[in-house]
Amino acid sequence: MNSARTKSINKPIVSDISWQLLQQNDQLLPLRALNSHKGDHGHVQVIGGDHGYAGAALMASQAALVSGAGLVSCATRPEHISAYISRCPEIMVAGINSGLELAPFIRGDQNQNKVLVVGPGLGKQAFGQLLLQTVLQQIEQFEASGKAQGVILDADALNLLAAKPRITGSEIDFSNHAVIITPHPAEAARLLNISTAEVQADRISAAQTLVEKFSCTVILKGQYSLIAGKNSHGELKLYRCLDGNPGMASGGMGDVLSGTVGAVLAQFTVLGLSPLSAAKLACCVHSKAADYASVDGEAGLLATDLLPFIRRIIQTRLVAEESVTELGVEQND
Ligand SMILES: NC(=O)C1=CN([C@@H]2O[C@H](COP(=O)(O)OP(=O)(O)OC[C@H]3O[C@@H](n4cnc5c(N)ncnc54)[C@H](O)[C@@H]3O)[C@@H](O)[C@H]2O)[C@@H](O)CC1
Ligand SMILES: Nc1ncnc2c1ncn2[C@@H]1O[C@H](COP(=O)(O)OP(=O)(O)O)[C@@H](O)[C@H]1O
Repeated sequence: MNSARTKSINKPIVSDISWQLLQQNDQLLPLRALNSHKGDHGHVQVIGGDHGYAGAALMASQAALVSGAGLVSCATRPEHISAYISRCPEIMVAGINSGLELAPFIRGDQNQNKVLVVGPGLGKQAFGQLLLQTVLQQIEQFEASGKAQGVILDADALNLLAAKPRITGSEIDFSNHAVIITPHPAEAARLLNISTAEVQADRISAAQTLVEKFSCTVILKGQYSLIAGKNSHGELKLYRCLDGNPGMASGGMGDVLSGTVGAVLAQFTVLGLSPLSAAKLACCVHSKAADYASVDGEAGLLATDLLPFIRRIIQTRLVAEESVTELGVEQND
């Protein structure tokens, strides 16, 4: 009797969630105050895009914009600036080649509610290493001055962290910050020093271990992405996102997710909502947008195809299936 009881207490409860459920529970982005201005909706700063991976940081920046961030800036290789601006002039692009050049970019105006999205296309070379090191040092400085920094760590930021856990020379401690990591199974495996097969064999335990190891919120990507993290009472919570489809197995999908997570975290922080809630909403919106974007077929779905759908479904206003049909998404024939 007792052991059965203990077992049931220890077994993690995973709650199934979906965009539709969040919408029904009024957990999408709230409508804006009529007198709101861009400073009320957060500033997302994307850091990445080494040679060969320019698109990753661009897609993350575009996703942050359509997900409602008040301002989006991007620090990337100087060679990418004109391409970024011609594709999306709303992004404030800074050309940087080193950690030294990055430092003033992320320091900037401390009064803005900033979230850093670090990793899309960052690469694993010296460029990426120095940029990540600068970001982590900034987090340490913020902590010393009693401030919390919002950060999304994705892609190569995670690979670098796995390879060099003491990249700043001291232990990484995210417990006083709002950090969300977004590993795919191979990145999770590197962070946990196990194989990708082991992660996939017990995704719940992998997500849980990542939460404990890095004191952060985790989105473990893949079919039925898992969202894991501590709620405001310090209790571990696990959610499984039921949205999404195999069309999402194409390059750049994770980069779009990281931008959406950054924008939602920035806006939720202003509202006093937790990183865990931000991760849930961003993950479901991203996957549901992919479902809408793939009604004509999964193969050939592009990461940027999600952008207009993310924008349409992220806010509280009820977007009933019929109104999406009116927008020409669903076809009856
Ligand atoms: N257009 C661009 O600029 C793009 C840049 N990208 C960047 O490329 C860099 C390298 O990222 P990658 O993710 O390609 O490299 P990784 O080496 O981290 O991961 C690729 C491998 O991970 C494994 N994997 C991924 N998802 C899996 C799943 N759900 N189940 C099991 N195994 C899985 C697969 O073996 C896959 O070949 C990152 O900085 C990323 O941001 C990519 O996002 C692709 C698009
Ligand atoms: N079969 C699938 N079903 C549902 N979602 C998927 C599937 N395959 C990939 N995804 C989603 O697509 C995204 C892929 O991210 P990632 O692997 O980081 O891609 P990239 O590195 O190319 O940007 C994640 O959000 C993941 O959950």
